[in-house]
Amino acid sequence: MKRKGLLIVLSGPSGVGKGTVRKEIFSQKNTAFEYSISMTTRSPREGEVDGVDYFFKSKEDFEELIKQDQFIEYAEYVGNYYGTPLQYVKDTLEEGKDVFLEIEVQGARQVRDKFPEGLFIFLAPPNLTELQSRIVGRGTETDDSVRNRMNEARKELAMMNLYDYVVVNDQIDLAVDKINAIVKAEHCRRTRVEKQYIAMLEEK
Ligand SMILES: Nc1nc2c(ncn2[C@@H]2O[C@H](COP(=O)(O)OP(=O)(O)O)[C@@H](O)[C@H]2O)c(=O)[nH]1
Ligand SMILES: Nc1ncnc2c1ncn2[C@@H]1O[C@H](COP(=O)(O)OP(=O)(O)O)[C@@H](O)[C@H]1O
Repeated sequence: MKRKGLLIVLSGPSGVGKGTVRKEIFSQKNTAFEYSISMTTRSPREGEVDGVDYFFKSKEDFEELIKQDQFIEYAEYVGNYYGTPLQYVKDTLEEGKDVFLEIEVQGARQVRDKFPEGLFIFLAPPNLTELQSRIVGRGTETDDSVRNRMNEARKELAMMNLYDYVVVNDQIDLAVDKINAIVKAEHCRRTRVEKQYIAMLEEK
């Protein structure tokens, strides 16, 4: 039987660096993961390409896809929908390839319910002061929105123990190395468990 791929979910509070770390992982030549491109109703930013950064959808189209059960998870985030297409992820895992999702925490929770065998990694800030300066430094938020995101972040940080691993995003390249090492170790662990099980069956 062909081995299914591993579903890798990277999540964490807004501004912690999820997008930055994900882009760094996918800029590496030897990355063996398939990135699942999300759908969103937010408008494309300058330089973003439909089908590369996101599949950009109207609110009506997105709601139709929700009705048709075409998402593994979706969430409303700062006034827009974001969702992970189910079929692409299922097919790619069936082909034995690892799929990488970079999503916010409400979505990660829904994925955990549907794919409990996934690998869930929480990206954490070195501390709250640094998180705030990253959100402010990005220059995309108003003062109110920074306050909102910091309040949300406190609640989200309290949920990190629901994840398999926590990686502190202190330096980008170190965070990337840790994520790659975790995936490698997890593959080895799963292979070992399977081998032990097969050996046990053969002994009987
Ligand atoms: N639940 C969920 N969140 C997503 C998905 N795709 C992206 N996100 C998250 O949505 C948030 C907003 O993304 P974006 O609008 O690109 O802005 P960013 O804050 O610059 O990353 C980020 O936390 C992403 O991780 C998805 O398919 N599902
Ligand atoms: N390890 C890091 N050290 C310093 N700044 C970082 C680090 N990782 C990300 N950043 C910066 O923090 C800001 C938020 O990162 P971003 O990837 O947009 O976060 P998220 O996708 O989690 O909302 C960006 O300005 C980014 O350049």
